Amino acid sequence: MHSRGTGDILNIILSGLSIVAIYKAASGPRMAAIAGAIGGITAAVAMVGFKEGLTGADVSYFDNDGLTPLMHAAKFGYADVIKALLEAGAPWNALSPANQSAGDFAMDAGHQEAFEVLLNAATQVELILGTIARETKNNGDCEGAYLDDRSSAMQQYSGYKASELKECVLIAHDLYLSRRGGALQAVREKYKQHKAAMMAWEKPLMEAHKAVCSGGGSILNVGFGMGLVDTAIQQYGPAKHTIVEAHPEVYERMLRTGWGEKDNVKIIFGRWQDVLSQLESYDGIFFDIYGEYYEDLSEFHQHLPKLLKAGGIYSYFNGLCGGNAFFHVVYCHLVSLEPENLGYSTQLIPLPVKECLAEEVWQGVRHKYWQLDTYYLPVCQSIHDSE
Ligand SMILES: C[S@@+](CC[C@H](N)C(=O)[O-])C[C@H]1O[C@@H](n2cnc3c(N)ncnc32)[C@H](O)[C@@H]1O
Repeated sequence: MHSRGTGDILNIILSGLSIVAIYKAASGPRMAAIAGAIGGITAAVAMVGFKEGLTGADVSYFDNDGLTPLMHAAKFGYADVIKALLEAGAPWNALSPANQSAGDFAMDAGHQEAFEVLLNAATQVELILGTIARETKNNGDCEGAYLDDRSSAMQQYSGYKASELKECVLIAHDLYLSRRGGALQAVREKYKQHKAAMMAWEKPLMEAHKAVCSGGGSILNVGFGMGLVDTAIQQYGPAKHTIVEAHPEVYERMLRTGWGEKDNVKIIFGRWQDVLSQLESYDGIFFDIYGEYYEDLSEFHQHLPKLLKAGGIYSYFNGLCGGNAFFHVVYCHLVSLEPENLGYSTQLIPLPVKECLAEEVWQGVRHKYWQLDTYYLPVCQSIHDSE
């Protein structure tokens, strides 16, 4: 099995100044908001206030330009002030009118320390929210209170654009329900919309995940969808190709289009969580069950040590929070923490997607879920294999 060594791309992306360079490559020319050096005076006043221990200030105050003290501090790279504001409860994920968070401002201006403080704070908050979500789910209330808790927790932290975050959660949750058999028409519509968009721009991305086949052997794909990644996997002629799919209509389409008759293909119909006992261990694994929700990934990652053979390669659809560059970085970081704790390193291979993302791609699609110019394809391997 070949590997790229421990100085992997994730480290390049998530530490050192290169985060700024890569982010810039990802986000392209930014809107005029950055030109707001004018905001410096407001920022300076806020900074002095904080440094002098001003009490009673509203840390989530939005000024006339729609910027918070945290955003101003991030723009100027005042890492200590950022820490103080965060400790005082300033929301890390508030958005400016141009949809930039404090982290975006820090990245744009190349303030590494400020960026890292924000990244760490955001990761902590999201880890806590993830734990709350899992606890609620484990307590059996996964259809009502879970969603309410999650979105109110998000609102508490974000204040702004909470409706968008809630929509993100709703879409994922509806799909979750549909997987569990409560197939609502609305859910199907959303899935259709997602499929339409996927055809237009995700195809080359999906196909690129065939990287999981590079070691040969037996391959597992969770989530057939349009069959893009499975078609690409078949081109490698794997010894064994197992596909787990939960949606009855998708399963029926698989059978109709001959997937059940391929010699090296084994289809397992059901939710991956319910069919774990039928799974073996594999040389390559790809996971994509509509990845807008990191708890799904997180849950799957717990099973990697059993499912992935020594020397195996694992990848997943890395689509979390693709509507905002800093949020995406936060989630790239968050998602890779769990495999890391289990002994896997993750490299993120940058793939340009700008060319595929013309405006017409989004026509008729309610939720423009990807706004970045680069997609980061994750390649996870055991740390022992990559040394
Ligand atoms: C976004 S699509 C996958 C797209 C696919 N990677 C491709 O190349 O076309 C997600 C698929 O995962 C399936 N799915 C959702 N939840 C699942 C679960 N818990 N277990 C197995 N499959 C699931 C959905 O029915 C859907 O077919």
